[in-house]
Amino acid sequence: MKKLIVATKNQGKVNEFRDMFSKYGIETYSLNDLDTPMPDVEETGTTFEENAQLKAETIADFLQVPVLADDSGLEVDALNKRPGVFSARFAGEEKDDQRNLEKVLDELNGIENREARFVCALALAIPGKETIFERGTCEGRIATKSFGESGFGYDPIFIPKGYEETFAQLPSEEKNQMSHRSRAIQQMETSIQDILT
Ligand SMILES: O=c1[nH]c(=O)c2ncn([C@@H]3O[C@H](COP(=O)(O)OP(=O)(O)OP(=O)(O)O)[C@@H](O)[C@H]3O)c2[nH]1
Ligand SMILES: [Mg+2]
Repeated sequence: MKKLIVATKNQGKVNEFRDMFSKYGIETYSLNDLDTPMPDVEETGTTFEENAQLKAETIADFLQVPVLADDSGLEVDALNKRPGVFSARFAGEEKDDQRNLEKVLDELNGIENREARFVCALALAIPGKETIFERGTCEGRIATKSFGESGFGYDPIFIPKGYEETFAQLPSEEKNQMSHRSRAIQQMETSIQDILT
């Protein structure tokens, strides 16, 4: 089986990458699976693409193999697209999913416009070549409270367009058919297959 390293420590993302790439005959390895300590990457970018590039290129330079990275987050229209690139650390540096989603619910308290979207930027860094970028989005709205147990991050408060349940209430296969991440991966598939053959 072909192998691909994804430069992430987020196990929620890893589970989704693993499911989606297995359909393409690709085995996924994350930073959590590697024995050698990897360089720490500070997410200093102002866009999802910049942060994905930093993560992918740092690890690809270090390992000298192709590396994929994902920088993603939630944009809430009534909050001027916040939390955006700060989604993981919205309520503090400790990256607490529960506190992050409570902060979004608090800030939206009493606000009618609950439109939001998930964004996923993927960067594929290939040593000696230009990095390749793809982006996927998923439109939806923020629920009035938390519903459901599956998924990760803001899934319990995000209702995708055309649905009445949150991502955390839907089976993971259903989320993976329409999510920002799956859309970005579909766009990236040919580039990944090219470098892995
Ligand atoms: O409900 C969610 N469903 C998703 O599908 C999803 N995708 C991203 N997010 C949120 O956005 C942050 C990304 O930040 P992020 O890209 O910096 O990742 P991270 O710091 O968690 O891991 P790493 O990949 O950087 O190692 C994450 O922590 C999550 O809070 C999601 N929430
Ligand atoms: Mg991060």
